Amino acid sequence: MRVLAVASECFPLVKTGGLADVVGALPAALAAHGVAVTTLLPGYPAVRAALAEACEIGSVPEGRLVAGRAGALDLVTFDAPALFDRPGDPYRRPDGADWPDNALRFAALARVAAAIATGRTALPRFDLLHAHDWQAGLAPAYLAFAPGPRVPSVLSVHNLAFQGQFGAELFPALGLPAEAFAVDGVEYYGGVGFLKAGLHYADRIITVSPTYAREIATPEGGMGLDGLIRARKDRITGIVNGIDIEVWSPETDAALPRRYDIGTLSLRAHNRAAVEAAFGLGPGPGPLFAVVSRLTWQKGIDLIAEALPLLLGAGGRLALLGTGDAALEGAFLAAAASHPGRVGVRIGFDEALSHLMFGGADAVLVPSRFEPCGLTQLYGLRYGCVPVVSRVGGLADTVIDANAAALEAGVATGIQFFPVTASALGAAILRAAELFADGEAWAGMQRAGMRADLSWSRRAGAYAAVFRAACAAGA
Ligand SMILES: Nc1ncnc2c1ncn2[C@@H]1O[C@H](COP(=O)(O)OP(=O)(O)O[C@H]2O[C@H](CO)[C@@H](O)[C@H](O)[C@H]2O)[C@@H](O)[C@H]1O
Repeated sequence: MRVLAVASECFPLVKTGGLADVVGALPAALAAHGVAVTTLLPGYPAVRAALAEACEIGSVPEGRLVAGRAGALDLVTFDAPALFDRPGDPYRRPDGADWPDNALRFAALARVAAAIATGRTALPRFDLLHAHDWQAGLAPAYLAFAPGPRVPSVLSVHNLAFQGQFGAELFPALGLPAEAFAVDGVEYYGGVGFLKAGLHYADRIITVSPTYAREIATPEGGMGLDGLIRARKDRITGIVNGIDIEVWSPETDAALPRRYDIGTLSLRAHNRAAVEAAFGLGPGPGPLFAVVSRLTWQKGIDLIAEALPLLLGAGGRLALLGTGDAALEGAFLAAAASHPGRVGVRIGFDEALSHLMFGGADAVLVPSRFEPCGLTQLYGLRYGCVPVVSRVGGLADTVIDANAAALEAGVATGIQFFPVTASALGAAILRAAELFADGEAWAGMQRAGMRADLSWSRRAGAYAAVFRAACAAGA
């Protein structure tokens, strides 16, 4: 089966979050299940620079479509300099504000995706289009109105909070027929909803964990889309994300001063010392907690600030790497200034430092208010960096809480808490500190986490099954 994936980011070429990791890792895993993926990306400068064996396959008014390869990835780039040749990250100007024409940029990407999928370029028609998140959300709508035999589509929802909602005045510029501006179409609360369009027109929908699939079908978790999600319930599948175990492996990770495996956990102490040096931390009796995250309300970062006195009181230390809300950045910089040697903060995005943190910190804090899947707890599991997580979404599905029965059976891999409040997080941090003090219990959790199967291989099989179901339904 030939699949055209379309997304706004893809590791290692361009990454602002977990979406990139998934888009970058899935193609190799799907190949083992008989699915050949070509990925369409915007022609950002970094993507164009990475493209090898480039060959033009078509053109549109906005620019050219160029096929090629980057490492193991089969790519098509949409070289439209006026839309994508810009400084800053994929969505924002260097000053942090969204580009004002994001709707037009990603509508163009989706339109081009439909053209490629339906065989209107030099590439043969694809069997299926796989759209990721709101930036690709209009692609299933364009396919629904494309001439010729229908190409089925699957929409992956990585985060329902980002919906791509724009005013009705955008609609004429989209080039969709007038009938598409309807409740049974792209219309959303009087405007145009990109993610809503994808949810409506896609043949199948994937969310990145089963618990998140259930949560978004409720008014509390549905962010205004729960009615549509309930209506399409039989078309939605929750598949927990995997991780790229070639990129994320403590045995081979070049970012670690000392590599280790499940039998040599004591070597992590060297990496812990490197984390302490990087964050200006002194030694301490309790666990070294790491945070690697966007600094936003979703991620519950404010709760960590509130629970900080308790964390420090338990002998813990904190190393935080992140970027996001200015108020949260400021709060943590202030905390680092007030607690030198106990709290270290790096504001920014640093892939190598994140690897070092998982390889050296004792625990990773993920107190998200909602979390479609979450990858940092998976990286923590893989590296023996015990995850302390809220019991929501994919965090609930991937971490086994250290309750008495799970500890006794040797299957506990981390600590879960609920409700998502600072006091419940504080209690979880205290439990972590107690378990840490009992070296054997802690090492047992580290080993159980490192034994977990986090690879994409089995999960890619579930994706392939959804793709086949979409093709069968579309036939
Ligand atoms: N400052 C920094 N420096 C270096 N690396 C940093 C960083 N801040 C974050 N990262 C990295 O970015 C990625 C974040 O992925 P997550 O899955 O945790 O969340 P995100 O909300 O971006 O993804 C959304 O999509 C993914 C993929 O489906 C879902 O898992 C998730 O629940 C959903 O919200 C991880 O690889 C992390 O290590």
